[in-house]
Amino acid sequence: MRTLQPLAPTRTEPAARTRGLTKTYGSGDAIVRALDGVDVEFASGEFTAIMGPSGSGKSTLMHMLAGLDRPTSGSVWLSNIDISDLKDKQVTLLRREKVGFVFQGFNLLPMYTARQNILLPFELAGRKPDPAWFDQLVDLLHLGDRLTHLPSELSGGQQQRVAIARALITRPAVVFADEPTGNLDSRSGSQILSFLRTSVRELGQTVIMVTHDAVAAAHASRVLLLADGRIAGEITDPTTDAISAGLDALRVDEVA
Ligand SMILES: Nc1ncnc2c1ncn2[C@@H]1O[C@H](COP(=O)(O)OP(=O)(O)OP(=O)(O)O)[C@@H](O)[C@H]1O
Repeated sequence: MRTLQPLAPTRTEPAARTRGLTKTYGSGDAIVRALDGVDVEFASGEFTAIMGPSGSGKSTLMHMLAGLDRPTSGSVWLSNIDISDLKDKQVTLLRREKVGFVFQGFNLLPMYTARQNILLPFELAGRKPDPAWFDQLVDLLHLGDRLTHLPSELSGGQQQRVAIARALITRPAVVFADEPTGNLDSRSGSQILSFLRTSVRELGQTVIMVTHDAVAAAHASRVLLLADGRIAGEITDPTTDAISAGLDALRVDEVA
C-alpha cells in the first residue's frame, strides 16, 4: 500500500468563489433568472454537494464556476483568478489546468484505452504526466489490471473510476462532478462516492458535485441548497435525513 501524498496542504484561499453571480436567459417577458446574485465560497479541500429542485440553477452555477459559460453580471474566481473578464481562449487554458470533470455519462474516448483516457489531459496540454502520481491514482482507484482495456470492455463503475483518475491526474484546483452516480447501480455508485470522498480527505482535492440524490449528497461535507437561482440554505456534515428535510422545506416554500 502506497502512502498517499496530499495535493497541496498549505492552500488556504478558496478554490472557487462568486460575488453577485447572475445569469439570465432570454429577454423581456420571457427572461429567466437562472442565477440571481449568488455569493458563495468553496474552500480548498472541501467536498460540496449542490442540490435543489429542477430548474433551481444547479447546472448553471456549475457551468459558471467551471468557466463553461459567462455570467450576465457578477464575478467568478477560480483558484483566486477572476475568470469573468478573461478571453475565451484564456478561460479554456485555465480550465485545462485548474478543473477536472466527472460526468454522469463517463465521457471517455471510446477508441482510447483506460490508460490513454486517464492521460488525455496531458496529451491535450502537450505536457508530461508525473508517473508516481499516475501510479498512485491507479492504485487508489483499483485500475491496475484494466489499463489496456477500452471503455466498451469496462463496467460502468470501472469507466467512472477511469473518469475520476482523468479528472485528478492534473491535480486540478477543483473537480466538478455532475450526477456522477446517475448511471450506476447503488453498489458501484457508493464506491464512486467513496473514491471522491477519499480524494478530498486523503489527497486534499476540492470536489463540487451536483446531484438529485440525497444519499449521494450525504457523502459530501457540505450541501448547498439552491432555489430559484439563489442560495436557499446550507447543511454541514449532512445526513440523508437532514438533506431530505431541507429539500422538503424548499418544496413547501415553493407551494406556499
Ligand atoms: N440555455 C438556456 N436557455 C434558456 N433557459 C435556460 C438555459 N439553460 C438553463 N435555462 C433555465 O435556467 C433555469 C436554471 O436551469 P438549470 O439547468 O441551471 O437548473 P438545474 O437546477 O440544473 O435543473 P435540473 O435539476 O432539472 O437539471 C431553468 O429555468 C432553465 O430552464
